[in-house]
Amino acid sequence: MLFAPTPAERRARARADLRLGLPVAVVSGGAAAVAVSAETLTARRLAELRQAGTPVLAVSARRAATLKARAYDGDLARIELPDGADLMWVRAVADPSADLATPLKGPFTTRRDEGADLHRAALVLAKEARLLPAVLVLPLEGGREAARAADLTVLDLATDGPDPAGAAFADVAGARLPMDLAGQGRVHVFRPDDGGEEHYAIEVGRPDRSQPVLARLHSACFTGDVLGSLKCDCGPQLRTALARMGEAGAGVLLYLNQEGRGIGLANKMRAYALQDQGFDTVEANHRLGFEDDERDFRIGAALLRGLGFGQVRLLTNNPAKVAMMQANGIEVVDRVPLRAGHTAENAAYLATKAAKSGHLL
Ligand SMILES: Nc1nc2c(ncn2[C@@H]2O[C@H](COP(=O)(O)OP(=O)(O)OP(=O)(O)O)[C@@H](O)[C@H]2O)c(=O)[nH]1
Ligand SMILES: [Zn+2]
Repeated sequence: MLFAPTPAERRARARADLRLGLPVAVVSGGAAAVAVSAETLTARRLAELRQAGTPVLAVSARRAATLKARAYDGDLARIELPDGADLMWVRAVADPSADLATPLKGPFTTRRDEGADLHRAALVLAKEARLLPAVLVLPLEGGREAARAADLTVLDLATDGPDPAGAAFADVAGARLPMDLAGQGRVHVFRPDDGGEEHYAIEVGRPDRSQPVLARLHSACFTGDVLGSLKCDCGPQLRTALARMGEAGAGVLLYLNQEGRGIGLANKMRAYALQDQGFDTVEANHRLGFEDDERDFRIGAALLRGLGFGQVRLLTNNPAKVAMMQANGIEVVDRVPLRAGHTAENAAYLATKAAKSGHLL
């Protein structure tokens, strides 16, 4: 049909809908359900869901483990809403950062019958929208037609899943930039074709594409890069990388908008609230329902390729990054350690990353 959105465009719409608190319809064969993010749920939507049937709260297996709820569906659990469960109950189950203020109301009963595919798809979408991985799901009487009549975005699992090849990026704008630490450079803004985040590449000097280039894949850290947080080493790593490239006369720094290892700033602040309660960086992610690292490293490789780089000397302490670049077509001829900004405040954080995430100190 003329003007019909593509699958990637439908997913982008669905992410925006979830962030607004709008229900999204998810269909697969003859099965259909509406999904609403627990985080953006309003009392009105909850009342509508209850009026239309009996929703369940789908959470990731990570969150279920903290809640001591049995995850019969492997990577997720479908929690039944008890009678009288209100907005506060849903929020408290979804968001652990206020656990101390609102003690959890277990025990939880979880569904063990077949059929968690629609729930799983809705949780993936919530993560893509940088929302907490917790979604209210209600079977939709009337299926696709009812969803269209209510003007809901419809995602069909047969056609509208995440693109296995990842997004394609266009270099939409670039300009010269003189920099304090790196000298003359050029900033490029890359825009994906799937409505996701834009990412930036900073070319330092005039790197020779036929030689391995000094490269850094830096993941956005608002608190470290901008505010000078002492909780992590991101800010000093960013500045040290730029300075090294300036000294070398050439380099490429990718500034990837994958804040908080891909969970977004709001969720990272929830993780920080948990860290203030004594949980380490990995435990905090798990309690929120996320994996240790939710970043998509294919993006960095795609941008390097787009800029014409095939071989890099990668500034990193993370062996997983090296492996992901190699797996995605970028040859890492050398890993260049990037040790900067170790302080008393971040010593425990860095030790946890070394012990649990394989980072080299
Ligand atoms: N979720 C979460 N993200 C964090 C935390 N501290 C820093 N980050 C994010 O972690 C990302 C940087 O990842 P790091 O683990 O420091 O390092 P790396 O990129 O894996 O490896 P290097 O190349 O050695 O820097 C940035 O996106 C930060 O915003 C935290 O406690 N929780
Ligand atoms: Zn940081």
